[in-house]
Amino acid sequence: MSALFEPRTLRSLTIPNRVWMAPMCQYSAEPSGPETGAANDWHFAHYAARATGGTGLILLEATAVSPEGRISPYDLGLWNDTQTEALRRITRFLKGQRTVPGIQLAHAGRKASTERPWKGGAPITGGEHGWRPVGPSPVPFDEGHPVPEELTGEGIREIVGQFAAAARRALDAGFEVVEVHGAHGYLIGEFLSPHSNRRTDAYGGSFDNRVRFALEVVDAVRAVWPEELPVFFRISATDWLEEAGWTADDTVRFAALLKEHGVDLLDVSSGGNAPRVRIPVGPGYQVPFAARVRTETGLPVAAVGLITEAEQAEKIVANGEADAVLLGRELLRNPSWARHAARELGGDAHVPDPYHRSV
Ligand SMILES: Cc1cc2nc3c(=O)[nH]c(=O)nc-3n(C[C@H](O)[C@H](O)[C@H](O)COP(=O)(O)O)c2cc1C
Repeated sequence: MSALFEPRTLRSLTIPNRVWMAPMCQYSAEPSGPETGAANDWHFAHYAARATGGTGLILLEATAVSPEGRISPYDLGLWNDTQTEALRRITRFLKGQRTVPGIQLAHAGRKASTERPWKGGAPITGGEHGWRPVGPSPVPFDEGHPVPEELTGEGIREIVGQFAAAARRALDAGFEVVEVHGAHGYLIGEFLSPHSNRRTDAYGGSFDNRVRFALEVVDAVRAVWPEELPVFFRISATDWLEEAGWTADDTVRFAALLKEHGVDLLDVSSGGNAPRVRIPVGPGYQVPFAARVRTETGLPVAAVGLITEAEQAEKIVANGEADAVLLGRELLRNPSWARHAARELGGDAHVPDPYHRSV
């Protein structure tokens, strides 16, 4: 019996297996005009393929809560009715395959307004599609990046409201899981880390002050999200900095707070808040961070990062290191990874498997 293909229930939602798709930006929406930030045929085909591949839960890519919160002008957004309607088509299809539709809500903070990765990913500082990013402090991400505008208290409250509004729209569009993007050096992660948060008001300085914005977002999202459906939070477990960064100890302490605030699962990633840091990348290199949170806080976790093999994924779940695995690039390579793994492990991928046709 495969642990990877056991269903997992969070609140009242049952997810058919533990092979989940990590949020991955497609940078494929219109950058301007009436369809700005709206999912299109590309997004439909992309997510539909991973659903027919037997993936238990699909977390749609970082979806911006405001135009200024987009990483690139080509990101998905969820601040208007056109965007809400466009997503409905995807959630309907996913549910038809018994794949749970989830969405990651994000604000890119000081890392907003950049070129798409395959165009170099450089900051766009002006012109038709560029804008000035905001952040907790006027500290640029890296050389060549603009100095972000320091958010005022009013600006912070406005963004908290935008997260709540986007969560309401996500529910309306048919999503059953919402994930708050607190990782990778985007706005929420910028507030968490002393590396990027140099504020001296109630949102900076002490640990309690630096987590305040994240908890306000979580509270606002939880308040509009139904009791019976789960809320996830994605964290960078560490900045991978020697000093003055967010650490794995901070993550464990914060996870306990997130649990009290109604978060149902921590999605444990790492890095992204400081450029050019050395990260010991290798198979499953972030799994120990997830396992530690699960052991020390009892909060369910998902592990992510170079999980590519069926046996490897099976062990992570069977050993209790994580409640589920999130696959990123491997699902870009092979949309039917879950179906193939089910066959290998003797599990049920809950979708038809035409590959089994005899020839
Ligand atoms: C093309 C691409 C886009 C990504 N976009 C996002 C994103 O929108 N939100 C996020 O939290 N992580 C994003 N990530 C990180 C992935 O979710 C994942 O954590 C990372 O790729 C490591 O997992 P993997 O080794 O299975 O690919 C992205 C990664 C890739 C490759």
